[in-house]
Amino acid sequence: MRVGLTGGIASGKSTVASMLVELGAVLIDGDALAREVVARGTPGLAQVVAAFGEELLTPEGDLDRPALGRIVFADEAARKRLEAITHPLIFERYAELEAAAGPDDLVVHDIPLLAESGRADTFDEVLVVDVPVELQVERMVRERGWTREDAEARIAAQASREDRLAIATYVIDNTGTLEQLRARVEEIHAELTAR
Ligand SMILES: CC(C)(COP(=O)(O)OP(=O)(O)OC[C@H]1O[C@@H](n2cnc3c(N)ncnc32)[C@H](O)[C@@H]1O)[C@@H](O)C(=O)NCCC(=O)NCCS
Ligand SMILES: Nc1ncnc2c1ncn2[C@@H]1O[C@H](COP(=O)(O)OP(=O)(O)OP(=O)(O)O)[C@@H](O)[C@H]1O
Repeated sequence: MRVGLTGGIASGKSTVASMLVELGAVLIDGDALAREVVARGTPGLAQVVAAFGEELLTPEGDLDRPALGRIVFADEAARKRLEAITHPLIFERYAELEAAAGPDDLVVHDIPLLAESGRADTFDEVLVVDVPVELQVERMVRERGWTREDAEARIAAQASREDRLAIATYVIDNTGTLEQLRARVEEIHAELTAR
């Protein structure tokens, strides 16, 4: 079974993904693939540098992610240019990793931008981790040390809460405790694996 897992930034997606992995699911992590396709020395990184300039490379030859983030989350056209480079590479890697999974595996695709991608229909189930925007901002500021302004800019670049809920076949409310979250994840996992 192929399951898409999504949610806004800092909604708790990675937390849910690790709980599903503990329960035996195979995880394909979109944020990790997004890093892999622009790792040092890759053709993806060469394309990003060609589009955005050499100054986005650190002296070691890595992508300066905070610098690129400052550009693309302040300018939608720049973000679209970056996505046009990275998204095809990311979706290619998703397909390769999925092909390597076993036929009986519960394969969970953690895709931050699933609602934006228009690909929700390609999954058997879509799990949406849902929290109010204010809680996203609070977690980014308190636990990750972001400024409120940066947190809001990143959230503004994403689908709305309503757009994400519209693609959900399971909604995972993450406004409670981690224990409550785990109980909900166990419940969904039991339903998915009982089929
Ligand atoms: C601009 C970059 C270099 C900034 O890197 P940074 O280390 O600050 O963030 P990171 O990649 O860890 O992403 C953290 C979160 O930001 C959000 N985010 C990332 N890219 C985007 C985007 N294009 N649009 C909206 N939100 C995004 C997601 O919620 C993601 O989980 C990076 O986000 C990037 O390359 N983005 C384009 C690729 C992409 O769309 N990734 C999303 C997963 S498919
Ligand atoms: N129910 C909860 N109670 C308290 N803290 C939580 C809860 N769920 C998640 N968190 C914390 O909130 C932060 C964001 O969670 P997590 O990293 O899982 O989100 P994410 O959606 O994967 O984020 P990103 O979009 O950046 O990848 C983490 O520090 C996590 O420990």
